[in-house]
Amino acid sequence: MNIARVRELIQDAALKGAKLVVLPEMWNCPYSDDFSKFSEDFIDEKASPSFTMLSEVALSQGITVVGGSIPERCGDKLYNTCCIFGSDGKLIAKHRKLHLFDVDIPGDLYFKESDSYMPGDETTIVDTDVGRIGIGTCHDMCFPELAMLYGSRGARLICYPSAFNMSTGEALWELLQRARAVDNQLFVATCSPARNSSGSYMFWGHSTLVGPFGEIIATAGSEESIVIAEIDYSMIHLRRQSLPLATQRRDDVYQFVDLKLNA
Ligand SMILES: NC(=O)CCC(=O)C(=O)O
Repeated sequence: MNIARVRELIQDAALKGAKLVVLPEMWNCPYSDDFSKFSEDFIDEKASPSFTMLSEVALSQGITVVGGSIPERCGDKLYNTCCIFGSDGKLIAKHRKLHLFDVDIPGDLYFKESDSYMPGDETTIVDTDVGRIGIGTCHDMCFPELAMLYGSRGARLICYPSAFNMSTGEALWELLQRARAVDNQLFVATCSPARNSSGSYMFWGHSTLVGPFGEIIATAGSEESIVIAEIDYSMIHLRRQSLPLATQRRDDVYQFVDLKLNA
């Protein structure tokens, strides 16, 4: 059901002119602790309806697809995995979520993604028809090191398929995107599932595109929608010229120790 609907939405976005489409985290299943029921083994095409649909629609529409994330089954392990397809329908890369979302806010939200998933152990940067893109999945956005690494390797856009919630969404969602964009003077695009009224994990929504000065270029509300926006990469050059953070950086004085904030 979701798969057919998502295919339609991607086709619709392409018809409206999109050259790159980004989907939300875990779009083919509920965000609960029963991910394995919806998992796909990408090696077996017949057992991978979500994976196959993404590849087909990227090819038929001639667009790049950052395919949100789906539960990937690999042997007896599960990963929260984002597949990126080129306009030829071929898989360019897959990003296994690095930082799993384990949260315990007493009386509010408890969720332990690490009960279901293994973390990935590779960063993901891809060259596409629409430029060099760094990939992170949702909670990966909380870690500035990852975004900084992508920026230093020439990414001009970071895409974070996500599924923030009502507890952290209001305080952190927009702030994190704008911070990652400003820190690295590049574009950040996020995509979230629309707000759901059932289920214990309620989505925040508000898919957004942020520019290299932290400006919100386009954003959705909490309801289902397609956000179409243009990315003008020349803005990166302009911002970096006006405010040359890269040359002002003082790597000679920063020294990191193994900081355990919660020790
Ligand atoms: N699915 C997630 O990774 C949610 C991340 C989140 O809400 C956060 O605050 O971080």
